[in-house]
Amino acid sequence: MTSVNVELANVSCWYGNVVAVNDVTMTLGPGVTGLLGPNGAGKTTLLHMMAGFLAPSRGTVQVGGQPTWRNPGVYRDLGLVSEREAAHGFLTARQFVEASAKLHKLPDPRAAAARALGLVEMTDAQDRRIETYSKGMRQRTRVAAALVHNPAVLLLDEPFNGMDPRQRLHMMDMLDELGRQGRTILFSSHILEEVEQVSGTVQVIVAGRLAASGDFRTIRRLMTNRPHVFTIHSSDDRRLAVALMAEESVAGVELDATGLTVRAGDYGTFTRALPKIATTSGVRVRRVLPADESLESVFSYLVAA
Ligand SMILES: Nc1ncnc2c1ncn2[C@@H]1O[C@H](COP(=O)(O)OP(=O)(O)OP(=O)(O)O)[C@@H](O)[C@H]1O
Repeated sequence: MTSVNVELANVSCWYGNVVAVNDVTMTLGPGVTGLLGPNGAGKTTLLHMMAGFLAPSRGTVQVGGQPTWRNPGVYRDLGLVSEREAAHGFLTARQFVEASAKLHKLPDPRAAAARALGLVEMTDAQDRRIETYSKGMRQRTRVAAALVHNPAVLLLDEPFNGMDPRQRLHMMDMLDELGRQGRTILFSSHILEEVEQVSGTVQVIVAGRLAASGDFRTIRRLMTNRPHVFTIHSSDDRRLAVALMAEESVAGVELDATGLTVRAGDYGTFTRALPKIATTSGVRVRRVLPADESLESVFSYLVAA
């Protein structure tokens, strides 16, 4: 498959007073890229601009060197799986995907649908009605509809939403395989672990801005090498507090009725040091809870960095 890049140059998009995307520049190439960001970060807006549904307010969005806005020629290279489920339950997967093939005016809709359904491993179930499918099968059917014209670029908005772990794994393998075939695959997610398991490259978007990008390990490092707050329960909180004060990676210790709160300057160093300190001071640690682990707080740290 000929590879096709998606290129965004200084792209902004606003709705009235709301700035949804703010000066984003990125290039996506073949393979799987994860677009990670909290709800409302601007992921859907970005995907819709890439797919040509929405004009950028500023900047350019190009697929294969061509602008996507008002340029139907480019849509041959593009497939979009939107966030919300929309397929008539009374149709079979085959009918649904064939309808998509006809919309694309493909010369042989039947053959194209069969090929796309094969790609997502839905051949066996293709003649059953969609309403009888599991969430994962429905999602794969929608992916088949988006792939029916064999595009080099596939965009998926929160494709793992509502799936159970097994369905998720199946979908992840599938995206991986599609990426290996030379397609440029971009999927959005607000869950760090989803992105970790699938993608080679991660683009982190927060409040409309590109906050970080790189391979997953780089992003993980950025997220863990930041100050962390832990709540610790132990057999002797006071004694542990005293011992922790001497530890270099500890920035602050607070003792109250609910237990011990520790501010650590560095996640890795602290979590490695804690068991040793506890053992040396003869204290048994019962529980260590991250006090500030919401994804939003991690993201806001990344933006501030
Ligand atoms: N049609 C619209 N009119 C006004 N504001 C909008 C519109 N669509 C999106 N927004 C706002 O733009 C910002 C980005 O929204 P967007 O849907 O792109 O984010 P997202 O990262 O996809 O979030 P989610 O995962 O919740 O869909 C949000 O503040 C949202 O409220």
